Amino acid sequence: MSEFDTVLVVDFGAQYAQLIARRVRECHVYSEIVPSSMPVEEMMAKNPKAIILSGGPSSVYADGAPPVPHGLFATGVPTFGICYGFQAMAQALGGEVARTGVAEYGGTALEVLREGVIFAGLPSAQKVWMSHGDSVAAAPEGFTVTASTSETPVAAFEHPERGLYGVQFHPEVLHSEHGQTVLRHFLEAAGCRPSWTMLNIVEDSVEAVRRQVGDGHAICALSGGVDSAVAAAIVQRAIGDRLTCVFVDHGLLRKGEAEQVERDFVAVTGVKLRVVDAADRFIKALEGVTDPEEKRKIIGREFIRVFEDEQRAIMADKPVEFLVQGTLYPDVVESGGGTGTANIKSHHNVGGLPDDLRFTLVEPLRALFKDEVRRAGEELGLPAAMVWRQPFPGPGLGIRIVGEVTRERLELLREADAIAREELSRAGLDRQIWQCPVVLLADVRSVGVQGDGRTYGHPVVLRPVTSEDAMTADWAKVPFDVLSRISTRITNEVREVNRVVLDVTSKPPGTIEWE
Ligand SMILES: Nc1ncnc2c1ncn2[C@@H]1O[C@H](COP(=O)(O)OP(=O)(O)OP(=O)(O)O)[C@@H](O)[C@H]1O
Ligand SMILES: O=c1[nH]c(=O)c2[nH+]cn([C@@H]3O[C@H](COP(=O)(O)O)[C@@H](O)[C@H]3O)c2[nH]1
Ligand SMILES: NC(=O)CC[C@H](N)C(=O)O
Ligand SMILES: [Mg+2]
Repeated sequence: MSEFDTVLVVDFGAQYAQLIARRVRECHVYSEIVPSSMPVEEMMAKNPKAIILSGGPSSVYADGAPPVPHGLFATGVPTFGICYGFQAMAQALGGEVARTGVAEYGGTALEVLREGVIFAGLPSAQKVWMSHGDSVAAAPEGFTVTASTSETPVAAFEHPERGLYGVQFHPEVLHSEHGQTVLRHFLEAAGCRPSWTMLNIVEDSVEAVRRQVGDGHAICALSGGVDSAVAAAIVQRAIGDRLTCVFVDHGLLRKGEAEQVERDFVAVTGVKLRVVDAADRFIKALEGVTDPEEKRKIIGREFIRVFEDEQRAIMADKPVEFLVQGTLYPDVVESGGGTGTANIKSHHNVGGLPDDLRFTLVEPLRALFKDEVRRAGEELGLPAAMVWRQPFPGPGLGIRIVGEVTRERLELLREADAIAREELSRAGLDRQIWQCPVVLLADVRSVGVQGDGRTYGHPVVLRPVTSEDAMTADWAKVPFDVLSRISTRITNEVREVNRVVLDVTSKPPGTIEWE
């Protein structure tokens, strides 16, 4: 059996369920998210050492509210409820949940009444982060109430003999002062060993890929980005030269990108790489399209069609069945792939996949965040330049032209983007900035004066952001002199662009890319 324990986070539609899983992994215990609709037998097949019930938007007593999976408490697996999960546990075990008319949102003072297991050694007054309108009015029989707030008499309870615990607040949020310790206390009480590291995930993924692919062959969709580089390295370890990487030049790439991937990636990894020039078919398919979701779906579909052609070219006699992608958790949630989570945008590799996909997907990084993938890349010995490369979206410049995508517009944007990247690198900002999309507002024109003459050109937007994991982001405070150099060069060197503007929006409310 595996040398590390697994904690399942049962997702009731929480926006930040992934944060819980991540905090558990920070305690060196492996964690992954499962939908609350998953049957308990399927959960047990993953052999969880502990279970965490997430928050969620519903009220437990409302029609259609997602219930605690049937039979969960009977398994005897230690379980921790958070917010909705806490309320759902209370209700399922005979306690009482009601709308008390008082809501708590944001920082709240918590009073610990009894340390018990969860608050052992922690101060009796602590700041926690709350977000609820319903409350547990009465704890189930046999449970001890361990904390309260001025508005919520039952803010935490536990039944250590049954291995059941819950809190109304959100320990996964950094604003909860002792949240990480609270989670760790639960994991310790559940007997989870703090033995998991990024190295385990690499080794475990290699093993899982070996099992999944058997003696089959796989194609890896390789972009030169860190996610697909790490995915390819894992699959290469698992199946060796039965892996062929395919890099698609869809005509939506940045300046010099295709050449760089071809040169650097093969040099470092020695994998078999095929480069496909598919610019014509992508640009043709995008003709006349302005809607961002439509663009994403078209690009997702064309990617798959190219891989299908490659599949036939690689092995005419026996089809390649597996497609490796560097999909990460944020790609999945934003595409609406969490339980009850909204579709923000269809990432080409998840929500943009065509319905008639004939490949079996191999996605070893699907549960992880970018910073975790970077650590895995370091464990695999990939060079720093590859591990720390800034992200670039698969749909490329296609979702950075607001309006129709044409060859001429792509050419303009490529030039502007190259200038921005060059100046940011020269200023030594590559590591501080998560990425800096440059967006061409192709359907907007503004008046300028250049060389004493009137111009009527297009603006480009600079969107430099800082982020930890792309789920949230802030606009980067790039020094004015750097911005000013970028602006001067773009307006001087790129014809048709007569204005450069700076995007000063965080995420939320804005997303990083404009489309
Ligand atoms: N030009 C491309 N050719 C082949 N596959 C691609 C291409 N662009 C993206 N992909 C596939 O889509 C996946 C998702 O793209 P994404 O940009 O999120 O990841 P990445 O490029 O590997 O890393 P990064 O986020 O650092 O850019 C990639 O991991 C890769 O499998
Ligand atoms: O491979 C990708 N396929 C996509 O369809 C896609 N859309 C956004 N991104 C990248 O994801 C991160 C979050 O972007 P947003 O804030 O715009 O959603 C940022 O790093 C974006 O560059 C994508 N990557
Ligand atoms: N954040 C949550 O889990 C909220 C739970 C429930 N919807 C409430 O308002 O009390
Ligand atoms: Mg990329």
